[in-house]
Amino acid sequence: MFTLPHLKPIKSYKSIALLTSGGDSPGMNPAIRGVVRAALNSGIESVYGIQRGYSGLITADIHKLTSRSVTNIIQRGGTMLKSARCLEFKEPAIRAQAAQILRDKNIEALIVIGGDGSMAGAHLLTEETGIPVIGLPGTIDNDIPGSDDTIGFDTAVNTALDAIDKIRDTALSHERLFLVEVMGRNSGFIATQVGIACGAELVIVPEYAFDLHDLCVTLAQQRASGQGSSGIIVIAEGKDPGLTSRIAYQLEELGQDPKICILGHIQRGGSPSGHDRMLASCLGASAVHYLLAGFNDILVGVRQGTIVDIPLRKVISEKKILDRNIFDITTLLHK
Ligand SMILES: Nc1ncnc2c1ncn2[C@@H]1O[C@H](COP(=O)(O)OP(=O)(O)O)[C@@H](O)[C@H]1O
Ligand SMILES: O=P(O)(O)OC[C@H]1O[C@](O)(COP(=O)(O)O)[C@@H](O)[C@@H]1O
Ligand SMILES: [Mg+2]
Repeated sequence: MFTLPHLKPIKSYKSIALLTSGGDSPGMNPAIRGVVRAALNSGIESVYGIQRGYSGLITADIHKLTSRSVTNIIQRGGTMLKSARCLEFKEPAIRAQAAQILRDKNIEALIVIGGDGSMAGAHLLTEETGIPVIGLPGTIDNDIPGSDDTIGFDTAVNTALDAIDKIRDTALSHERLFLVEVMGRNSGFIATQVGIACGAELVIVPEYAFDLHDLCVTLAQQRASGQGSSGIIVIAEGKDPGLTSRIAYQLEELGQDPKICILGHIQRGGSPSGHDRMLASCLGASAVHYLLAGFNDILVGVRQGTIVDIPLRKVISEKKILDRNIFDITTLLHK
């Protein structure tokens, strides 16, 4: 359960729009539902859905949503508004064009559901054009500074765990070592949480450096001495696409026979967990409440169970730190 802030409505908006941007995440749909229903039930006359993130904004692919438009989506993965990565939005002239499209349609404010990149776009849009924006953290990566949680993280972790529990069965039967790659190009939050919760022997994340050779030698020695009849190594994909294969290759050189399993985009799909539906619904409704209370240029996130606002400037200028003590729990518990 979350604690919601008490916000007094001091502004009135006739018309707002929302979009989902960046990598989709399970829970974006309930967040859309939360925004649309809260807005229409709080006196905002029109809510527009923008298709394909910032791409649909700059091509004016914008359509009116009603309360019925968001029926039966709370349990669905993906995003009914579709998502995209739109590189043109990094250009100031394109953002000015986007703002003009919103003005032409009399849309007075924008709610952006996405990850850290999407928040950078949202911040620049309001800073340069004055269009009020509110951001919601929608990413499986959980890498938004200032918010303990993001919409989709819990579901992605549980999807990976479900797969790894199955891998563990066959790993035990054959006394094999598995290298399981999870998502997270720049961050190891998924890998760490998944690694701890599946009882992994080792977790590898982009945040903490390691020596590939030493690591493989230790692993091979442990297995040669009969430690562990099965093994699960959880590896965050990181920036280097070949990392998991390189670890496998080194282990093979040391006489091991590791199997690779890349979970990939499976983690981005599926029905959002109860936790993510609750988080998304509360954040969606709160985004509207913050907007009506006169806030702008903020991300609505969650800290210690309380819905909070974080300035977008802060969100985009900081990096969320993966706590070393949490990361070390894996090593501490596997023996
Ligand atoms: N620095 C930036 N300036 C303006 N727009 C940006 C910036 N970074 C990202 N965006 C916009 O946000 C989109 C999503 O960002 P991305 O990093 O791919 O995903 P996420 O928001 O999930 O982290 C980009 O495709 C682009 O349209
Ligand atoms: O599907 P794509 O575009 O290859 O992106 C993969 C990346 O997207 C994510 O799933 C989510 O990242 P974002 O939320 O920043 O978009 C990362 O974990 C992964 O590295
Ligand atoms: Mg991101």
